[in-house]
Amino acid sequence: FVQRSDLISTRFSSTAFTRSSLQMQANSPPPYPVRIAVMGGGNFGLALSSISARKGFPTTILVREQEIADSINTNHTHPRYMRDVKFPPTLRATTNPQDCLPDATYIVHAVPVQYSRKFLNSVKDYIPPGTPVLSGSKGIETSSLGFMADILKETLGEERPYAFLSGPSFAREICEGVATAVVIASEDLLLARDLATLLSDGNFRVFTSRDVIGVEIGGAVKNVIALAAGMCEGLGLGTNAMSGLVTRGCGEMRRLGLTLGARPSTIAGLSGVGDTFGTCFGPLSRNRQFGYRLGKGETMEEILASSSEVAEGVDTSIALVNFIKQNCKGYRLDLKYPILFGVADILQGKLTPLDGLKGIMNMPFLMENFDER
Ligand SMILES: NC(=O)C1=CN([C@@H]2O[C@H](COP(=O)(O)OP(=O)(O)OC[C@H]3O[C@@H](n4cnc5c(N)ncnc54)[C@H](O)[C@@H]3O)[C@@H](O)[C@H]2O)C=CC1
Ligand SMILES: O=C(CO)COP(=O)(O)O
Repeated sequence: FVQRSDLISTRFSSTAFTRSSLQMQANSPPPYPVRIAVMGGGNFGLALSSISARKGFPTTILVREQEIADSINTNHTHPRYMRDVKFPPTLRATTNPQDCLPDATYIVHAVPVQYSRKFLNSVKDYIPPGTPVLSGSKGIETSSLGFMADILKETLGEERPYAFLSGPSFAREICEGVATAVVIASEDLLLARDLATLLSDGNFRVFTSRDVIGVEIGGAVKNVIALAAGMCEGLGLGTNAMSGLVTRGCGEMRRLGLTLGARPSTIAGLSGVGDTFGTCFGPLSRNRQFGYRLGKGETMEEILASSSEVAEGVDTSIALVNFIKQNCKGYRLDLKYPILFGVADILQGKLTPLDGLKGIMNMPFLMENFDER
């Protein structure tokens, strides 16, 4: 049995290493045995497990109900999510963490952010030290104001290698094999590259990055902008309003990102502006749909009561405003982040979507470029 780390050091220490050899390696299967375990049996866990199962890696998804595990194992369908999608027959499902976590080469995490800490504490004893974890969840925990990187380190340990996948990647399109491009960020670039090699195929392209905070900020903020975009649509506003809103929303993402040390190219990239476009303009977004219903006049309670899927932006919006107040210095932060603060006020019932729009249109006049003095 060859260890992943041994192979990595041999592969990447070679002085004869060239771009074309990297290209060759990027398309070959990894030269060590791989087993993937996916935690989180929602839409995105299903999508990520489909990618690795269709590449031929033994993949097991950990779900919470036996009925769901049975349906995936026997019919290759999920009884509630994407019911018309047939998952690869090689994808296995289990409700028992002991069946899939201890011997996994890589573990993928796709549990919604607000449930992640409790879930991770319940399975941490099954996860050996050193097993890398790739997270696909996007948002900020309301109780701690932490991103997934913080939650993972606090529950599964600081020393473990972590990576973060983000970008415009609707679960349904991934399952249908429609072309998708994402980024995987990790402080350990070799891990990001290994995961990119592992998951990429003709329809799923993974770019790599070291900018974990940049990728996580994009994933959290874009869902809040999508709520605003949905409201804009629900209020019956036009293309001018939508384009202005999304552009200014990306400006707020950039301002926050730069304050926290993110790279501008990450904010402009797949996990930032790219995912914002996908979520604000794509018909599949739950966050956009949630905002649309608010814009049409439904209440939070009505929408939550009739939703079976998670719109991460709702909790993240409140967390984000508290996070900004805690981490950003300055006077009148609400004027620096009017869309992010406005959405949080609407979700908390302090403003209607129409009031929020009026508030933004009547703001004091500002320069467009906040990095210009
Ligand atoms: N669905 C998508 O297209 C994409 C989702 N994501 C992210 O992936 C993460 C997971 O989202 P989805 O799979 O879409 O969610 P989902 O709404 O499809 O499924 C919810 C999941 O949460 C689990 N869950 C509910 N209550 C729980 C609890 N108390 N404890 C533990 N688990 C619980 C359910 O079993 C299910 O696995 C989110 O952070 C989302 O932003 C990222 C990219 C695309
Ligand atoms: O993150 C996503 C696509 O990249 C999914 O967005 P929604 O959670 O709004 O559906």
